[in-house]
Amino acid sequence: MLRRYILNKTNTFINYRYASQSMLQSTIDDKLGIATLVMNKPPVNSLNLEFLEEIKSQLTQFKNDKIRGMILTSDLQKIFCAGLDITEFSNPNPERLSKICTTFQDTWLALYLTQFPTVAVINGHSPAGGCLLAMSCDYRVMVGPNYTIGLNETKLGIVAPKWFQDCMVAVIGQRKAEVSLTTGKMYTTDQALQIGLVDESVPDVDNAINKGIQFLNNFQKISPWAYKMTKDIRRQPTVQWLIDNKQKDLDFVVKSMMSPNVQKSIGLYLQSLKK
Ligand SMILES: CCCCCCCCCCCC/C=C/CC(=O)SCCNC(=O)CCNC(=O)[C@H](O)C(C)(C)COP(=O)(O)OP(=O)(O)OC[C@H]1O[C@@H](n2cnc3c(N)ncnc32)[C@H](O)[C@@H]1OP(=O)(O)O
Repeated sequence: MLRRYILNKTNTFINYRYASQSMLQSTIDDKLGIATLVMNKPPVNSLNLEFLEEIKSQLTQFKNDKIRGMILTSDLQKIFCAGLDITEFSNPNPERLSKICTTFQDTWLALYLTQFPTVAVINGHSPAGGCLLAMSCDYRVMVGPNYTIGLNETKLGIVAPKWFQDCMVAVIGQRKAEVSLTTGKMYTTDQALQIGLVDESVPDVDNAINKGIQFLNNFQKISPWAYKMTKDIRRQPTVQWLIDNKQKDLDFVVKSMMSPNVQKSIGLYLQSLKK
């Protein structure tokens, strides 16, 4: 639905390529060199192992396609992405849990370090891992006023890994990130704009896509090499810790997820969602 809208609305996607895996749709406008990656995993685009693998593989494909920019958005009503699939946290199989963790680490690295500029068009709620996806893009346009975004992990009784936290610090700064993270605060669109968690707020998705394309057009006269080098220098401190500590990070997540206290919190949180 959203893909069709993008094609009609911009009227620029004359020569486009379209690929659809079940949970992800991608469109490339060959003229503009802009790809659109649309998440479509009802009901809430929760990130399980298979979905993460699809996202990672599509990002690799875009690298080979040598696109000039990418818009990440959702085809679901009211939800950008609900974060990691919480059902995977409940009584997890340690092997699968490790695989999810590693795949999530790799997907994040791929998204955070893309060689092309990226825009998150946040057209719905975006808690936790959904917020991380958005923060990993170069620019965020959020539809308002009724949606929320933030890293709410403490509300689930879990801890956002260091790289989630560092990513937030890079976007909104140390002090605001510390308060946001410890309180697990979810921000409305207007509040998110006020603290700099998103760059623009617009009333509808049509405007959001247009703003995203406008942002990407800024790079028409920027050397891709200069862009990528600059981004790498800026983002290197955030990624280096994860590159150096992947196993330690994995061990921490698996160990804490398996603890009875965390399992109790996850169980209660899941019950509250069902209600
Ligand atoms: C197992 C892997 C872990 C290891 C990975 C390692 C990676 C690094 C380490 C990570 C450590 C911990 C980090 C975690 C980050 C996360 O992302 S945790 C996920 C946090 N997400 C949330 O808290 C979102 C909770 N959901 C909501 O707030 C709301 O559902 C919503 C605002 C998104 C949507 O609201 P609404 O439109 O009213 O829909 P609902 O009726 O609430 O939901 C519909 C349906 O979806 C189910 N659901 C919602 N969210 C999730 C989710 N994240 N995962 C799985 N399922 C979800 C919800 O229960 C409903 O189900 P039913 O229809 O009742 O069956």
